[in-house]
Amino acid sequence: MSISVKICGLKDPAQLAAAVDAGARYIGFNFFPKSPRSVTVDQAAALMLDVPMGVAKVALVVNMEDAEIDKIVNGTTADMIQLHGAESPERVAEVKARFGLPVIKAIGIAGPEDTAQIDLYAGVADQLLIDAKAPKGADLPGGNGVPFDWRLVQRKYWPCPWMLAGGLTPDNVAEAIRLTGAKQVDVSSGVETAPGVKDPALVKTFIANAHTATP
Ligand SMILES: O=C(O)c1ccccc1N[C@@H]1O[C@H](COP(=O)(O)O)[C@@H](O)[C@H]1O
Repeated sequence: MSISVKICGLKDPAQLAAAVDAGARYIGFNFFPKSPRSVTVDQAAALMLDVPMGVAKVALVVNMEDAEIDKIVNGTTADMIQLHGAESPERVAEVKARFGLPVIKAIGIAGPEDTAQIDLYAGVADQLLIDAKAPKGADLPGGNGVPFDWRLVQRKYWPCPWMLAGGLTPDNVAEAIRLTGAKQVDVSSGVETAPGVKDPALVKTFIANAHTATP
């Protein structure tokens, strides 16, 4: 079975087409206003029209209140919600129940002490996104292009699907998959030429390298 790839933070139709044509399984739309990859509800709704069936449209939000999530869920055709802030397991369960969409919970890892967090969410989220913890002082809680020590999640089992993220690039994705056993990977800045500007060639190479990697 080939590795599933999520390309996150797409902002224009050409970037989106490049990701879809190259075989992305998930497309992430970023609703964190401070991010250089952020889109409005209307922009995301228009972009989502170009996403074919079988490719999941993921709405990325950070510590967002229900009223704002409601605007995204009702104003777009998002299939999944990615919680990328400090949402508690209880909040994950609440978002799932309230909006009726599967939830991906991002968990930041810097050292061995952080891996216990993964178990806390594994029973409540539909999927986990295991990412590098944001560096101290970073403006963004994700999308910083920083990897973590992949050995911390090497060959681990959790009772729900998970994606590996954080500093992945076309050059390191195969090694990350081989080392961790990840069946799904997620990338944002590693396929960009500048913050928020996806490069179709890098997107294509990233996906091709992930698809041919062996977990
Ligand atoms: O990409 C962003 O701007 C972002 C902002 C706020 C929360 C999460 C964000 N991105 C997520 O982080 C992963 C890893 O990013 P990177 O590959 O290290 O740049 C990305 O795929 C998004 O899911």
